[in-house]
Amino acid sequence: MMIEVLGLKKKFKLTKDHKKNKQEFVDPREDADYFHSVRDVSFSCGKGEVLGLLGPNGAGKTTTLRMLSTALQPDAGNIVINGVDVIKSPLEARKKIGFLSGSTGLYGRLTAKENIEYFARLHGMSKLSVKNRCEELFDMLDMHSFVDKRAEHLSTGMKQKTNIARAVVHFPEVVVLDEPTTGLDIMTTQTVIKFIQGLKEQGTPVIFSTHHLDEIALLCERVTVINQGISCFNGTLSEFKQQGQSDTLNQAFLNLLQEPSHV
Ligand SMILES: Nc1ncnc2c1ncn2[C@@H]1O[C@H](COP(=O)(O)OP(=O)(O)OP(=O)(O)O)[C@@H](O)[C@H]1O
Repeated sequence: MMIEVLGLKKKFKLTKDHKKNKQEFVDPREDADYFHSVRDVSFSCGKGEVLGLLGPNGAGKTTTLRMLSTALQPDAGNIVINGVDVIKSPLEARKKIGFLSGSTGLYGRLTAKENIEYFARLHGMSKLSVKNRCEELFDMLDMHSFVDKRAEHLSTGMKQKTNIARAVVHFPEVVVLDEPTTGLDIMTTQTVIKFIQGLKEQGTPVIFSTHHLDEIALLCERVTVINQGISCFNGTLSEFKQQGQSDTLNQAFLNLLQEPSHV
């Protein structure tokens, strides 16, 4: 099991409004007509590996992950999951990916359980396998106390657990999580971290973005740093510390962003 990403690029056309309001400070990614959100991003993640995606706000992490999930079409580059070309065969690829994004909404009128079941059925799972899978996920994510509550009445943490369960209900071969712990309390964060650990133990490659380096230290064998749309670092945690010239992950990260050749 393996996901490989090579030379991804994505630009967005600037709106007339945006051009009119142009400030003096212009991002180096902006030209007359386009904002080059992702300029050159490459990484890979194999069986039993967790890859952490780091980068300042606006670096292009979400745009990158949305391309992996087939929600956005890249302008250039390749994404291959276990031999399947995601760009050429998005429908086939979609079955192989479990994707969590900040913007995935739940149906407020449905319960947590109904939301998850609905997506499982869309993936073509049988009633029995949905039932078994839900029980397993409710155990792993500690969800039993609220599965029968309507989504609109759930707390942020409960909604996030429901979204995670929904993202992985169909046993995806690769799991992609965009900031899975942002906004969560310490207990819920712990549950999510344990859940990612569980996926890793099963051999499922996991790619997740975060701003928390302690999560990277706990979970990741590999780290990718994206800065201004370019993956400027790819490597193991010890290479991260070495190249960032610090044993403290935060400092190593800041140092890596300063490296002139990478900006
Ligand atoms: N649809 C769009 N149209 C125009 N610009 C966009 C669009 N989507 C993203 N961008 C721009 O691309 C850049 C990268 O955004 P992205 O959301 O990928 O960053 P990020 O690394 O996930 O940041 P954060 O850590 O803040 O979540 C931002 O400057 C954003 O404004």
